[in-house]
Amino acid sequence: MDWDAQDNDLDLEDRLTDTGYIPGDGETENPLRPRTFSEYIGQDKVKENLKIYIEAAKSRKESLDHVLLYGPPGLGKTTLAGIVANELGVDLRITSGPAVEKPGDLAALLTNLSPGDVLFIDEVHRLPRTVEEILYPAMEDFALDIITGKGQMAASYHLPLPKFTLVGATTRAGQLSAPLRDRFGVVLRLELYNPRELGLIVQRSAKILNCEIDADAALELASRSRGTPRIVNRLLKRVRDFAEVMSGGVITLNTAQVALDRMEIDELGLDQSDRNMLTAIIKNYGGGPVGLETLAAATGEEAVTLLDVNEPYLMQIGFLTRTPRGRCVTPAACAHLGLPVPSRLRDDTEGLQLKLE
Ligand SMILES: Nc1ncnc2c1ncn2[C@@H]1O[C@H](COP(=O)(O)OP(=O)(O)OP(=O)(O)O)[C@@H](O)[C@H]1O
Repeated sequence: MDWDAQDNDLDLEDRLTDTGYIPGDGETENPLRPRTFSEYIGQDKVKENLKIYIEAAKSRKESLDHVLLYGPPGLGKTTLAGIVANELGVDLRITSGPAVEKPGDLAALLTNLSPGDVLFIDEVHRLPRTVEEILYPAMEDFALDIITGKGQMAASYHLPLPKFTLVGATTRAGQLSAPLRDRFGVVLRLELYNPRELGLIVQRSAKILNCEIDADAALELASRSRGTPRIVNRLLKRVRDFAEVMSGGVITLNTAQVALDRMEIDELGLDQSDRNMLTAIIKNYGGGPVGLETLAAATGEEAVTLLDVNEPYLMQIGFLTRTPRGRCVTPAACAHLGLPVPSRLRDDTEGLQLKLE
């Protein structure tokens, strides 16, 4: 099965609306969400480029070119779309690929936009093909070509649209069809955040939540958050609960460590599902390679979760590699889990060393 073509049933629909406001982290209004570039920490290259494109579009009094944001979930794509709209001084409308089921749904969204508005489509790679086809002329010529009726009764309408900016977000840039990808003038990749940036994010969030956090505790949370702002914010809220009970509301290093250990998040930010995945590859498949579906069955996780959530971080920290034949762990992953390096992996590493010599 082609997993890239597989429906991604993460909790996206729950978080999305097509009425214009950004919900986040399960809240109707998320106070932690930055509203301006200056509040948005990290992703410096992306920010600098976007600022220039926005400035140029504003000075030409034109709408901003369509923007595609891609990268793992929770890195701030929705947030960035909100900031773009805010900096342009226009409204933001939000929807998601799976929510736009029929061409008529898209037509309703597009005809309700005001000039210059930003339409954000999350999981844009999941738009149905029939919807994608009417999106092309909408993006290129700001018009909708709609055909009604069949045979002799068929009639086609050309409906002009206000100039708008489409901001598309995806965790799978490779799964976007080429004609759709080519219609985005700006393509930006979001990277996992480093602990310093996540430390700043968690300190900002703590301030908004009126909660005191020591600098070393902030860094502890940051380094256990898999490079992801959404995770650092979630951990902050949970650790705050422990702090209220354990240390008079102040998040100290000790409270943070105790809370994170209780949540079974280790010092590198791996949770039980990461450890299960790595352990299954080591113990059941000699360190790999093993296919994604097999691994999903062995661990009881959804394959899309392994693909979108677990893998990017495990690859980034050098615990997992992807080969055409499947996933392999690295000796560093075995060392972290305190497991012996499988002989197949040892042979491969020794072979590589001999070749290098
Ligand atoms: N650069 C940042 N600075 C501060 N906070 C951030 C930043 N990026 C994201 N956040 C916080 O992380 C949370 C998740 O961000 P957001 O919902 O924008 O992620 P996302 O990439 O759009 O996720 P998905 O692709 O799954 O929709 C937000 O609530 C926001 O508070």
